[in-house]
Formats: sequence, C-alpha cells, structure tokens
Amino acid sequence: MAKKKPVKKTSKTPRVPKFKKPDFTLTRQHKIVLGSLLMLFAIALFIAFISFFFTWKMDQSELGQLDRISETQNWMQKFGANISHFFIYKGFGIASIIFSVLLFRSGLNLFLSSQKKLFNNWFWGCIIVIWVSIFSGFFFSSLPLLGGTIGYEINSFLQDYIGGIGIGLLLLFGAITYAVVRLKLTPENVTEYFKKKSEAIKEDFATDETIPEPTLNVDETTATTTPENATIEEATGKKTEVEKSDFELSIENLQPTIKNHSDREKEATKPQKLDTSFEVEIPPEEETEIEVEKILEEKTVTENLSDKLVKEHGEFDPKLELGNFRFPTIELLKDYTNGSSITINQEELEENKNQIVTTLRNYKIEIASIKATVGPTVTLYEIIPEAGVRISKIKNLEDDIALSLAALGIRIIAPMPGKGTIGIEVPNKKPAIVSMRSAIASKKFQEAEMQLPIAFGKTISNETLVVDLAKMPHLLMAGATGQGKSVGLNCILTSLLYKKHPAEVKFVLVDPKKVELTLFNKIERHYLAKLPDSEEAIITDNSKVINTLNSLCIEMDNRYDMLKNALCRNIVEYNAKFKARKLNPNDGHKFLPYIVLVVDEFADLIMTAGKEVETPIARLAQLARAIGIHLIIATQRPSVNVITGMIKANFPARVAFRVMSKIDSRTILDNSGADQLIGRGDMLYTQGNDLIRIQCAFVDTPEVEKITDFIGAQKAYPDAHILPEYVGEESGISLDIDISDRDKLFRQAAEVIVIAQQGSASLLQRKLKLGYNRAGRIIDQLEAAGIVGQFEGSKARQVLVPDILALEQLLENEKNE
Ligand SMILES: Nc1ncnc2c1ncn2[C@@H]1O[C@H](COP(=O)(O)OP(=O)(O)OP(=O)(O)O)[C@@H](O)[C@H]1O
Repeated sequence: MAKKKPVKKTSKTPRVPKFKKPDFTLTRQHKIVLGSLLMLFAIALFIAFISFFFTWKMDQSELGQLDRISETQNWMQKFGANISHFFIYKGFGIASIIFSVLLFRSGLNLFLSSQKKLFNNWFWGCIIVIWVSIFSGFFFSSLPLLGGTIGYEINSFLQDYIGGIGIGLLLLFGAITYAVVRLKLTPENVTEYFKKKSEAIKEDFATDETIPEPTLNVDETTATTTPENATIEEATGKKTEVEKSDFELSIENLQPTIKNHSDREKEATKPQKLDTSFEVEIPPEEETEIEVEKILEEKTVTENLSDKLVKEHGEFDPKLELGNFRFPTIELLKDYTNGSSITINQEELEENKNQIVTTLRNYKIEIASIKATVGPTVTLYEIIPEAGVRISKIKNLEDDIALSLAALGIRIIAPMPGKGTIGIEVPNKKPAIVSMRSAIASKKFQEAEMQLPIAFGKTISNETLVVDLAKMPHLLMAGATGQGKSVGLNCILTSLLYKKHPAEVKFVLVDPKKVELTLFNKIERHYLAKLPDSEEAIITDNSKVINTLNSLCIEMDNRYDMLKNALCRNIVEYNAKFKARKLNPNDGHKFLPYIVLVVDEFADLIMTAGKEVETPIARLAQLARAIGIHLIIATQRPSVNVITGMIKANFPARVAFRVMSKIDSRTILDNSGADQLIGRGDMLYTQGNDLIRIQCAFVDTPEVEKITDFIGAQKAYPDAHILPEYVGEESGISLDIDISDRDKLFRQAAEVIVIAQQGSASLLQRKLKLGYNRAGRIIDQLEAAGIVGQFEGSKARQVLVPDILALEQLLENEKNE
C-alpha cells in the first residue's frame, strides 16, 4: 500500500496544468511562431506594396470584390491589392512601406526573444511615415500615389494656411528635429566625427609608412585578452601579440557579416588601428549614439565647476536682492551757482596783480612774469621771479603781501610743485559756492572707475577733485568749529550714495553731537551697519562706540580669515572671485560690502574713552585697508593728545579746514597753511605728499534730507547690516548669578558648549535657536558657574569642563552646596 501511493501521485501531476487557467506569458516556441508570422506578413505586405505601384491601375476596378471570379494583377492578389490600396492610396503613399519594415523588425525581435523595446522605433517610424507622406505630397504632387491621400490632404490644408514656403520650412524643421533628437546629431559631434575620421586616416598613413609588413592575424587576436598590449603595440609600431578588450573583440566578430570576403585582402594589409575607426561606423546605430554622448559628457566633467555655474546662472550679482534700487537723481541737489559759476572780476585781478608786484618791488624783488588762475574761492597768481632771487625771501613776505592786499588767508607756495613758479593764493572778494550738484554731475565723478569715489570739491583750476577712499585708505579731517567739517562729511557720504549700491557699501556712523548725521537714519536698512542688539544704527553714545569698534575688529579678523581661505590678497580680488562663483557660500564665503566708519567729534570720544577707543581705531587703521573697512575721523581739536602719533601714522590722507593756529595746522597736516584758509569749506587736502587747496562742495541739510528720503522710500533689506557680536568685558565681571535665576535652557546650553568644547554665544544661538541677548546671558551664567572661561575678545571662550560627566558632577555638587 505504502508503495502504491507515490505512483498514483506521479500519474496525476502531469494533468494538473491542463485544467489550470492558461498562462499568457509567451514561451520561446510561441515567440518563434509569432515572430515568424509577423516577419512573413511583413514580407507579404512589402511585396504587395511594391507590386501595387505597377498594378494599381489595373486592379482598381476589382477593389472590394472578394469573389473568386474577379482577377487581380497584384503579386499578392486580392489581399495585396486591397491592403495596398488601403495603406498606399488611401493612406500614406510610398511611406507605407515603412510599416512593413517596422513589422518585420518587431517580428525579428520576437523571433530572437530580444529584450529591446521597440516603442521608440514605432513612434519615430510613424513620424517618418507622416513626414515622408507630406514630403512626397509636396514635391511630387503630380504623382499622388507617392504621398497618398493623407499626404495630399495635409498638403492642401497646409497650402491654404502657410503656403509652399511654409511647408518647406516645416519639413526642414521636422528633419532637423529627427536628426537632433533621434540621431543625436549636433554640429559639435558631426565635426568631432569628421575630425576623428581625418585623424584616423592620417594615422593610417603614418603607420603605413613605419610598418613595412603589417600582418595582422585576426584569428590570433581573438585568443588572448589584455588591453595593455594593444596600446603598446600602437605606440611602438612593432608587431607583437595583439590583445584586445571585449568590446573590440565583439566588433571584430561582427566584421565578417558586414565586410564579408571581398575586403579580406585589404583588411590584412591595414594595421590594427583601423578597427577603432569602425567603432563609429559599425552598427548597431544606438551604440554609436551613446558613444557620441559619452564624449560630450566627458567634456562637461572636465569643465571647471565655477565656469559651469557662471554659464548656467551668470555671475553672482550682489545687487539682485535690491535689483530695482534707483540711485538718487541729480535734481535732488540744489544748484547754488545760479547759472554763473565763477565770475572773473578783471578789475580785482588787475588790482591784486599790481599790489603783489609793488610789494615785491619794495623788497627789491623783480618779477619776470605773472599769471593768474581764478578758482572758486581764491585766485592763484603764479610768478616767475628774475634770476638770482632767493625763494625763501619771497616766502618770508607772506604777511607783508597779506597786509598790502588787505586780505585774509593769503598762502604762498614756493615753489609750486612741478611748475617752476611761485604761487600766491589770494582770496576772491566774492567767493563762489561749489555746489554738490556740479561735483556729482562732473564727468570726472560720473566716469570714475574707483572703488569708493568721493567728489570733494573744486581745485583752484576749477577741476573737480575726485578721490578714491579705498586708496586713501583712511581719512583724518580737522577744522575749527563752523569751518565746514560737517558739510565735508555730508559731501563724502553723498558722493558714495550717488555711486554705490546698498549691497556694495555700508556705513557705521558715530555722531556724539546727535544732530549731524541723524538724517541718515532713514537709510538704515539700505546703507547702515549696526551691532546685533542695538536699536539705533547711528551711534550717539560714546560707551557704545567701544563695542562697535571692537565689533569691527572682529569683522576685520573674520574677513582676513575669509580672504586667507580664498587665497586672495584684498577685498577686490575676493569679491571678483565670489562673483565668478569660485567661492562656495557653504564654506562661509559671502560677498563683502565695503564698510565706511565715520566718526564725528573724535576728540570728544578720546576724552571720554581714551585708550579703549584708540587701540581698536589704531588696529583698524593699520590692518583694515585690504579687507574694505575704511575710517573717516573728524575732529574739531587737532591737538596731539587727540591725533596721536599712532593715529597720524595710519592716516596718510588728511583734510584740514580752517584751524586757529599754526600748531594745529602742523598737527593735522605736518605743515602750516590750514591756519591761513578762509573758512566756509576752504580746505587743504593731502594724501601723503602735496597739499591741494580745494573748495569743498556744499551740500545743505535739506538736500541730504531729500536724498535720504528718496532712498528711504525704496524697498530695503529687512534689517541694517549686522556686525559681528561683541560682548563687552564688563559683562563678564562681577557675575554672581543665582542658581535659581538661571535660564531654563542653562543645562542644555552647558551640554552644547561642553560637547562642542567651544564657548561662544553664536554656537548657542545656532544650536538652541536663541536670540543674541539670551545666548549672551546664558554665556554669562556659564561663566559664573565656572563652565566657560573669561571673555577673550574675538576668540571663543575657553571651556573649563572637559566632558559631560564632569559637567554633571559639577552641577550636582552645586546643588548640594
Ligand atoms: N563748502 C562750503 N561752501 C559754502 N559754505 C560752507 C561750506 N561748508 C560750510 N559752509 C558754511 O559754514 C557753515 C558751518 O559749516 P559746518 O556746519 O560744516 O561746520 P562745522 O565745521 O561742522 O562746525 P561744527 O564743528 O561746529 O559742527 C555752514 O552752515 C555753511 O554756511
């Protein structure tokens, strides 16, 4: 019994599939049968189509008649005549043959069980059918059979709407699309292909010459496979064992089917190089396409990433955020000259000349020639004395000439640098105001290719003096009260507002007088920079200046780090690199605006804060030039305890308005002269060498107000430019914070700091998402708890607890105490 059971089972099992639901997946046999059917049907169609072109006229009367009596001439008889009529006559004309090809291809696919998807072939095949049909209908309209009814109809439809030229262009467009999308042809890879071809031919010639007996045995090559040998052979030209990669072998195996026997002889005489030229020529067509694509890909990979980014997105534009920002218009400025700028008073000129000549003659100084240049406030008389007159003699007559001309502010420049004359500056009786409008409108300013151009005013020869603050690189301004300092500062700021976009320059304004610069509050979110926790951008409180200056020092250090990482020497190089997208913002790089620090009443500041201010100012003055921080310091009292040696050494560019004494003039200019100015914007400017007398451009408060209103009304950044945080030293002192007063996040913050081993408020801000003030408070509490060390300027505080375990112990001990 036990033996019989398995026998029964085995006899039953073969039957089970018969009763199960049919399996629709095609077996290999099914595929062969179906594939052959399709191929044969395609051949039948092909034959029918071809014969249709010869027999269609004769068969026309027989169409649709399926009885056996009627006779048809088509090689495929009634079937052929009818189906051809349907496809060719009523359909697409000669293009219908393509259907038979597609059908054959599909059959072959099935027959060979190929995994290839033929959707693309059918899709593009249909497109070609339509294109050929229209093409034939258009160009062979006398042979309607070529285009078929569809070709004819589409053509006549298009003729009505776009005409013959339109159809021609449409067909051309179709052909281009096919070539580009389907055949992946681009002008580049076509030229590449021809280049390759010509190179291969050249190399053939070369190798033909070097190899006397090229005997390449195809059979031998198939035996081994190490690609290196093949390249050695190429390089040396010697005949060695030629070993090839799989890919090359597969190509070679294909050769006989394509080239066949006739080419054998030729083949044998050609060196192995020739095979590579076949890589492009030999089908299958899709493989050729892929190869072309690969070449393109390689190119893009080798391309510089920054170049690619610039190509895709263009250069980085720092102004983009305020892309619609409009610079203030010139109309906002007033024209004080009322049309007539400088009036030359001939009488006055003559009178002054005579006075100078007679005064000098009284001292037995004869003049060979005299020439006058009329400036806005002073006229320059240039004299050439007779030979043998000592220059110092004339220089000593300054007061005498002033007396005889009965005029204030006579200055003698002996000799005039680079001119070979002696200059005597005599104030005009009616000084002309140099309006800011004329300075801004001047060609010199408008076309100035400078980083921070400033139109100061007009020189004695009526030229607008435009200087670059970035080149100065810092400016010291002095002048007694009421002589034009504040106007001078406004003139500088206005110049920058007219030339620089808010993204390019930021001002840090210190105004202890509280009234001079308040107007600039309106442009806080455009142009001003401030400390993170401060309410007002313009600093009026002297104690806050120290924080700001230290913060600028931190900014300076940060910027130097950024420059170092970017391998740049200065801000211009850095920004250019950043714009060219060569610096990654994820590495902390950003576009750096210039920062201009303006301090009005510096003396006041030194009096109240002393060394605390002097040290960061000197540091900034010494180091900040390369990283785009520039200082402008103005003072009423140019005494030596205000303008110390350290400050003077770092401020080569100086402006002196009228001062009260020669000593003051020497303090500010290292030269006398400022005491002889006439005030009201009359100034001397030096950038380390010559003194230039300038009439400062005049810009009145209402004008500044109009400009700031104009800018202030425009879209701004969300906030003023934020400077790095600086926690003053005083915040670290006398910290005896009660444990119960601690922040809720104290413990969490302590853990963050201990894990990171970095005691900085900004770390807490980032990790715990805190505001600046709260993070600063927690840092103070951590210091009081002995977790972090004391404040160390720009550096992060030292963490005094080595790990979490020690922290827990410390906090536990605290509780127990
Ligand atoms: N460039 C100028 N052209 C014509 N007039 C000027 C010029 N600069 C200043 N003034 C005149 O001098 C006056 C005082 O100028 P300003 O307020 O700039 O002096 P200051 O040196 O800043 O004085 P203080 O130090 O007391 O503030 C102005 O109101 C103006 O009338």
